[in-house]
Amino acid sequence: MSPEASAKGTVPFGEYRTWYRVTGELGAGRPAVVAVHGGPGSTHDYLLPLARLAEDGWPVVHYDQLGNGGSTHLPHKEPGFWTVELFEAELANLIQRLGIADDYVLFGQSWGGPLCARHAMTAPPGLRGLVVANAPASYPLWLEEMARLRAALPPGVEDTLRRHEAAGTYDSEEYLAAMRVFYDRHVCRVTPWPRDFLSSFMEIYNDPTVYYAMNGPNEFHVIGSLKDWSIVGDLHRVRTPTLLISGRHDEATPAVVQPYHDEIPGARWEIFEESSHLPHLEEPERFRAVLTDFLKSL
Ligand SMILES: N=C(O)[C@@H]1CCCN1
Repeated sequence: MSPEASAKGTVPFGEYRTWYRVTGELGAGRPAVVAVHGGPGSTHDYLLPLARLAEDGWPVVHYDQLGNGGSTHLPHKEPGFWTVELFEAELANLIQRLGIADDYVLFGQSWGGPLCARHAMTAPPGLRGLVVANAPASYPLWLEEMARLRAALPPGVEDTLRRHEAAGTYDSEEYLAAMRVFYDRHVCRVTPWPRDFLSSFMEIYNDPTVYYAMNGPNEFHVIGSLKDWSIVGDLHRVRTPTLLISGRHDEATPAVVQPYHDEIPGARWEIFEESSHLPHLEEPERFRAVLTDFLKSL
């Protein structure tokens, strides 16, 4: 079980609200670790195990990005409303509003990885460290790797996926069953799925506004506004001590993560051999040791 929150609430973000929770005590000596979830359009729930860092003195901030979870939902917004810049502004706003701008670390998982990298490129003086976990740097490269992983699925699965994608029948039982084959291999190898992951998974589809607008119906069929987006070639601007994390069986394959290692000076990369997209849930003890070791090095 993750430790109880020491505070919960929302901060104003323009006319909207961003929901957050804090575990531990902000400003008590160690930098706050801000957990930035993926999707976009997911929620903080599947990252809740990071709250245990507070037991070792690092306060942890979780938040739900605009459009889902405890933050303002906007199901009637045009797809073009949901932009990278919007979520960059929301993250900067949260950091300022919580009073942690002088001393914080970012932990960005999946989509949260490039979002945090973009934040780090602005060289905020209080950013002490950056963790980019299971993250794309280029969506075109992501899609190349998705094609390769799909082709390696058991016989018939890829054909089923293609047939329903051509028909747009993403909610058919047959498509969902084929999708689950991919997810059990490359998203979460723990079965049954941990409760925290299931919570975020269900939240995505309870309000798929953001996920569908920017990503698409699932992890491997990315047809949303991010499908051509890339920060490859800009990552050299990250000058923050950086830890890269990915799983050997991760949908964020080594090829997907490689640009971060190539471009961010001194970036350290840990690959979790028994994990896919969620090492913090698939190898929790090793994950905690690797992350704590990095935080202590800052
Ligand atoms: N869940 C996520 O954030 C991933 C990133 C690339 C496709 N979806």
